[in-house]
Amino acid sequence: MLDLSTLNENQLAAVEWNDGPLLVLAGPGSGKTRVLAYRLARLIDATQDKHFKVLALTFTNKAAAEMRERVGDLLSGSLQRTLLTTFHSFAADIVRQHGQHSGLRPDFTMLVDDGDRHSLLEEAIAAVEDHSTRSQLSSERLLPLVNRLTENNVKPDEALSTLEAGGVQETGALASVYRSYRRLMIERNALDFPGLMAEALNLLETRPNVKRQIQRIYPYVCIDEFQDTNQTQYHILCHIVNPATRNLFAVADDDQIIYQWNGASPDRLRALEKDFRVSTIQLPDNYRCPPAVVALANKLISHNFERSEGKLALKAHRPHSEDEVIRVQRFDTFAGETSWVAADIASRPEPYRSNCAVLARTRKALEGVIAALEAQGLSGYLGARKNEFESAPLQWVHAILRLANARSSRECLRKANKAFSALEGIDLDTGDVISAASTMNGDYLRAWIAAVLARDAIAADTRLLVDGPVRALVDRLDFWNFLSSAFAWLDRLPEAAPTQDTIFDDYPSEKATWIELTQEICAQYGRDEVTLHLLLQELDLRSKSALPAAGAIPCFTIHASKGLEFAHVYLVALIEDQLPSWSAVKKGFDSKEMQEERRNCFVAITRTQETLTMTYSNRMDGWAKSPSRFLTEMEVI
Ligand SMILES: Nc1ncnc2c1ncn2[C@@H]1O[C@H](COP(=O)(O)OP(=O)(O)OP(=O)(O)O)[C@@H](O)[C@H]1O
Repeated sequence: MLDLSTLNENQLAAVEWNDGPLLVLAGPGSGKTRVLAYRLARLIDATQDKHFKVLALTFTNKAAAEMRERVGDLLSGSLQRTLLTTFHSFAADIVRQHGQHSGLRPDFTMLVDDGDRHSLLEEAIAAVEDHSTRSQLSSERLLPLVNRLTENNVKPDEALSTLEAGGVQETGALASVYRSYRRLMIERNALDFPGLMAEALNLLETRPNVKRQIQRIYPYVCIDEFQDTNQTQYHILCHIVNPATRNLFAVADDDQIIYQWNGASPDRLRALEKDFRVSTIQLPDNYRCPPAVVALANKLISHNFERSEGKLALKAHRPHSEDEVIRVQRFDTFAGETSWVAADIASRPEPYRSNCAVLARTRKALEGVIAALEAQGLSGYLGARKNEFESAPLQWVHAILRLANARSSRECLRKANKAFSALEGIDLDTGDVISAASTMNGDYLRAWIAAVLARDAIAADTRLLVDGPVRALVDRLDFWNFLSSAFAWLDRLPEAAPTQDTIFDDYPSEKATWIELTQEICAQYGRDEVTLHLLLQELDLRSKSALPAAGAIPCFTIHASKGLEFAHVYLVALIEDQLPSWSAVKKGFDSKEMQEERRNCFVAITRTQETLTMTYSNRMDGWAKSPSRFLTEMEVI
């Protein structure tokens, strides 16, 4: 029996919600994530005699993994009846299963590397006929536009009219580049992240059976952080929720929309109200922050005018403390500011140090903090996304698996050869391997094995690996055996070649990340269900950042800190042009951008559980700077 006694009255009402659309609208630290976990567990507990599954979508793998753990802890066996996954994984499943209707094969790859996206876009630009127009276009300039069109659900054949309506110049050429780019992705059997969403939506729109099947399997749909959905994702939601029952349970905070540049918008909450006629439950009680921080947060956010009507102010639930909760410090230079922050952290005993985090609007400011922490003998951990493995050992493992999955991918073969050359010192010519593959049914991996084994100089240990586990990968897709043998070989490799320089430096940490990610994927799907396609696609959707080293101080951009909480928060570089950003300052006090910057500041300060330290300086990078307007709005200066 599920214990609901720790929930407050509003939380309980949300958890006990049965049928029909509901919006749980609440501020930070009010238990939204908690409510969602309880609601999933309760729904499953109350329908033990039923077989349907509940679908819960999140925006990050971390949030999905945490939610799985919480729901599993609340009700054992509940995960068998829940699909708790990210929006991107869910879309990838749809495309993998039904993409053949749009010309995509199930082994499609993800364009995770920005370099690959730029090359494809350059190809699309090269197809523009008029030379003088073509010379004005660059992938650097056009990629943001392509993203925006895709995220806003603009179909390739609607691009011209959309661009014309937006008053954009060179509309004909831009629309043709957009159409070519979307077509090239399908031809190459490769999708970028916005393209993945767009293709999933396209299948839901054009194949009624696909959406009916999803609606039948998942009669209840829940979504975390609804405010982050872009237009394309919102349309996906509209299709997967059964229109007869409208069982959509959305958890959101309009004051935490900080992905406007990614297509999120306050309009989405208004659309939800209009399209689903949702009931709303608010959770005003804040359990995370000290009352002094709650007071600052309420003051700050009251300056935004584009908020949900009737949104309740945060109500502090934690007791007042006699200790100093809020500190605000001014410095002459940014270097002085970061040195002080680092020294302050270094002077603290445990457990303070293990429970603090430094936040900033930009990664560059955090790099300054990390250097200052190192000068104090501490280390800092930069929480930021990493799309690809970077060490030769992991690049080789990844490239061989990708080649096993897509046997005629020139790009995977090229990457495998490059990494193998770094590891073994043997250069294989990509063109020669491709020519040899023509007598092997075009199987580049089979030809690669033959090319390696034909070399006399190859070490005996490597020969055994290539002739055994790599060959078994080609013949039987035995990738688990390949992985364990490849890692055992890589572990021995530095001993066999002690003179090798830096190529193994990052191997231990990248191997640990690989193991962590594959375990996470197996936990999500069950090891027996993870095919090679699925493993590779899920890896593409996840960040390859190293796990933090023990004792490293977490340094997060505000975007990366969303959903997290820390006992002691240091928010640095609170100056105009940083927070708010330069472009928001340029757009003016009543712009959408300025409101988003205010929400960034709101998200940052509401990560605090015990103390909040805010710092700013008179000069940064040699330029005179003014204190952030948000300090004035919070009435702390
Ligand atoms: N009823 C409650 N009683 C005690 N503590 C609670 C209660 N509800 C939530 N909390 C605590 O408040 C904190 C914030 O909860 P949670 O992370 O679910 O909030 P959230 O609304 O999702 O926050 P954010 O929007 O900032 O991600 C957690 O430490 C949680 O354990």
